[in-house]
Amino acid sequence: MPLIARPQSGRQQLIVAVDTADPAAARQLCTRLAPEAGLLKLGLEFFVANGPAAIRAVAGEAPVFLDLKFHDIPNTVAGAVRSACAAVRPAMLTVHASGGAPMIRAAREAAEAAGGDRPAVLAVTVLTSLDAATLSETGVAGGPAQQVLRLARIALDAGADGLVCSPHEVSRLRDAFGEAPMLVVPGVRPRGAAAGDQARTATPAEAIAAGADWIVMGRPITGHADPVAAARAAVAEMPR
Ligand SMILES: O=C(O)c1cc(=O)[nH]c(=O)n1[C@@H]1O[C@H](COP(=O)(O)O)[C@@H](O)[C@H]1O
Repeated sequence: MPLIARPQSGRQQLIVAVDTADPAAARQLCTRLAPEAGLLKLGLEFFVANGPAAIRAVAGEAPVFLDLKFHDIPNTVAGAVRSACAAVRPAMLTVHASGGAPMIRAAREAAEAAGGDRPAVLAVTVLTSLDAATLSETGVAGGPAQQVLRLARIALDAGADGLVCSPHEVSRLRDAFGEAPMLVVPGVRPRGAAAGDQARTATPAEAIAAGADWIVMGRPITGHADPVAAARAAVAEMPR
C-alpha cells in the first residue's frame, strides 16, 4: 500500500492550511491553491462545521491532509482513523504523540487495515503555539526541543510515518533519526509576516534548509489579498 511520495522540491513541499468554516470560501481557496501546493490541509474548523463529505467536495481530487489531531484511548482513535479513511481518503492524518505508544500503534494499524493507498500517520509532537514557559506550565520540564525528541522516539517506535514539529526542532530530529521520518513543519512565516498565535517560527527557506519535507502555511497565504501570489512567493523562497 503506497504512502504519499516524499516531495522532491518546490510547490510539492507546500501544504496550505485551509482554516475556515465557510464551505464557499474553502472551495474557492482549494480551487485556486491546489495547483500551487502539494497538499491541502483541512482541519478542525472546517470539519466540525461541515463534516467529512464536504472535505472531498471542496478539495476535489487534490491530496488532502486531514488534520484532526486525534488524542484518545487506542480503541477510539483506531475507530476515528477507520472512519476518516472511509469518508475522506486522506493522504495524511494526525494524532497527538502525547497519546502514547499504544494509541499511535492503533492508529497505524487502523490506517493499514483501511486498504488502498493508506494515509501517512503523522504524530504531532509539541504544538508550535507553545513556548518554553507555556509548555512548562503543563508539567513538562526541559523545554520544547527535549520534549519533541522524547515524543518523536515514542511515536516512530510505535509506527508513525512522520512527525509534526516546529522549524526549531527539524535539524535535531534529522540528526537523531536521519532521513526516514517524514517531517511536516507548521509555524512557518515569511519574513515580516505576523506570527499570530505561533511561538516557535521560522521562514520557509529556514524550515526547508533545516530538513523539512513539507512546510504548512495557513494565514500568511489564505489571509493575503492575493493567496496565489503569496503561495508562489513562499515556494520561490525555498532552497532547491
Ligand atoms: O498539525 C498541524 O498541522 C499543526 C501543528 C502545530 O503544532 N501547529 C500548527 O500550527 N498546526 C496547524 O498548522 C496550521 C498553521 O496555520 P497558520 O498559523 O495560519 O500558518 C494550522 O492549521 C494549525 O492547526
